Amino acid sequence: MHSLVDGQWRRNAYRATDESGEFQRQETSFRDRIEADPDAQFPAESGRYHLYVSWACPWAHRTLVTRALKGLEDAITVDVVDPVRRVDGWEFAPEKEGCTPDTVNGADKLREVYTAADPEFTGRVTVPVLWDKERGTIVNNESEEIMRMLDVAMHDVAADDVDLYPEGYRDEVDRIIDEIYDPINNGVYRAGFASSQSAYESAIDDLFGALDRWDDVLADQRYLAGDVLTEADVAMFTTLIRFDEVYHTHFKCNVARITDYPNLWNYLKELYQLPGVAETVRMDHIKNHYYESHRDLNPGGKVPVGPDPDFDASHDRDELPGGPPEALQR
Ligand SMILES: N[C@@H](CCC(=O)N[C@@H](CS)C(=O)NCC(=O)O)C(=O)O
Repeated sequence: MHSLVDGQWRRNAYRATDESGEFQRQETSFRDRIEADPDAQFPAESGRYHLYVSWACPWAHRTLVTRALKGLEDAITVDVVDPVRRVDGWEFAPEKEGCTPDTVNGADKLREVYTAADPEFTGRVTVPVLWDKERGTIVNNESEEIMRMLDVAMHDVAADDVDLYPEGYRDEVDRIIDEIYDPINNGVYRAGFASSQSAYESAIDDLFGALDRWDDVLADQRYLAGDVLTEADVAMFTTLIRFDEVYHTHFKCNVARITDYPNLWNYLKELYQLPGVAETVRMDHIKNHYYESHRDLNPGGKVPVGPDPDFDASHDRDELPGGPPEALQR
């Protein structure tokens, strides 16, 4: 895999799998925080922060869904990279549909944003990136932490009163985000990038075991943490929405589709139909990214035409107690 080493771009700088063929995701590196306190190093302010994302990336997608649900579109600007990642890593391709230039730093490649923050940076150049326009640096590039900052620290600058980390549910939300990461969110990658049969099968067992369990839970519970919508649902959503179109085929997660699970499928449609969420789902970028970037898995780069699930079809979730926050009931 390609990455920066002491500020220099190195191709094939590291292996993504260990000796047993298990996929190992490397830690992210910028871990500062926006805080609600006006005296903080990174205080919550409208217009000050910027997100670099790919529509394709499930981790970046978490930050876009949170931004949409909370009505942070005017407070936080966004630039979008080319969905196809090549030997130079993420690049800007403003001429492509759905992409933008780098409107903040004028970079051609996302790695220039990393070296602008730290000229000696060593590590992966990943999306999402949360950039502070005032200090001219990266605040954080870990999606779970960015999602939490947008949700909690930026709450007072958000247009909609939507709390995705409500008091009384916080431990449960943290527990679930943690619990679904390994088998589900990262599980699809563990299956797709496994370089041995045993590593692949172990990822598949974990993945479908967890999906079976959550399908049962969602039979009589509206959302993952109970009757309220939380960050845990955002974390689950960005994996489920890619599942049938990409992971099922490209990562060989083909024991079942999400549309085969009655409760997960209806739950997914409900989340997709919440105000602002569908606009964050660019399936063209999602499919082009995976099928064209990972040429080791898909040498011809052909993008499958199907199965095109109907995320707008009606769902049955209103039969269960609870529901979205009032600000989203429109
Ligand atoms: N832990 C990070 C992971 C982000 C991540 O791995 N993003 C992928 C895209 S889906 C990426 O940018 N990969 C580029 C690379 O690894 O070189 C997060 O959740 O923010």
